[in-house]
Amino acid sequence: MMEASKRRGEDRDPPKVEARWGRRAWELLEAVRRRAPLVQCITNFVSMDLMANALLAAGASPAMVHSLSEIDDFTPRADAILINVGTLSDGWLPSMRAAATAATRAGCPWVLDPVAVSASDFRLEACLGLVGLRPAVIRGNPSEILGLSSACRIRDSKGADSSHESMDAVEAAKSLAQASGAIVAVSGAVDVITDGQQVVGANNGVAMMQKITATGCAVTALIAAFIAIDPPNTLEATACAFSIFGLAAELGMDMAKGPASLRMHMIDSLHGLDEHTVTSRVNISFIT
Ligand SMILES: Nc1ncnc2c1ncn2[C@@H]1O[C@H](COP(=O)(O)OP(=O)(O)O)[C@@H](O)[C@H]1O
Ligand SMILES: Cc1ncsc1CCOP(=O)(O)O
Ligand SMILES: [Mg+2]
Repeated sequence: MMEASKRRGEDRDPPKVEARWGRRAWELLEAVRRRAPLVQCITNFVSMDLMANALLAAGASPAMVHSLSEIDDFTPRADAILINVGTLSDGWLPSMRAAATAATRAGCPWVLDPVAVSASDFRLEACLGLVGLRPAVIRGNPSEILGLSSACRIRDSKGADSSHESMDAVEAAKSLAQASGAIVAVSGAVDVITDGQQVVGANNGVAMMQKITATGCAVTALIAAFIAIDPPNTLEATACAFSIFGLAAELGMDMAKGPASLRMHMIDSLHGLDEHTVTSRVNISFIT
């Protein structure tokens, strides 16, 4: 017969769960540093610098390759692809579609960042088309995930920034995950990651990250690097990437005077993360 404590759910041991996530995050970060996964980034002009530097600081190898003429040669050689529609144009959309198709064909995981998806019909249609090309992960802020999930425009959207909290988007994220087959990740004070059934929360980070442009873009690229290491465990790798990035920001915040210096200290801290800090401070837990 089941013990009384187990029936009440008292068999759960929260500290052990935390420790498991910290160790997993460290294993993945170490593997990124050792294997330096090549991450092809088709991203917006605003984010290129921070994204490439964040990937380098984590130990990955960034390549901002977006010409349609290079996709056939380059994309199959990458370990993961990042597609971000932040400065979408008619000229770049065919490259995004071709890279997503080539990645899926080569069994290479790719991640979609649907920046400001509800800003225009062009963007929404483009993102819906990309979702159909089987991303492994879709990462957006709450407004973006709400917009993409319902596939109808949110009129109060403020462009690339969110006007919602991540916890408001949990059900939308679950339904988008079920519809697309992707892991869906919503950034915020709690980063919410779901496969449509399980929901995990990553709790590291500081609010000032929202005052640095392209932190969302950068964490999406870091997710690409992490899932390249362990594609079968994409949900876990996504949560760990969020917490590693958030932890770097927490450490950076101890030295920062404002957003500009946080940006610098965050990159330094990401580069210098050690085993003790990661295993003791990564804060991830199951929400459901
Ligand atoms: N209130 C917050 N507290 C802590 N970290 C946050 C907060 N809001 C956002 N973040 C972090 O900032 C980064 C960017 O998230 P967000 O601002 O939601 O994305 P975007 O830049 O795409 O709008 C993520 O790593 C997220 O975890
Ligand atoms: C401001 C801006 N405009 C087009 S892309 C972009 C950067 C968005 O970065 P993030 O989504 O990480 O805030
Ligand atoms: Mg964004």
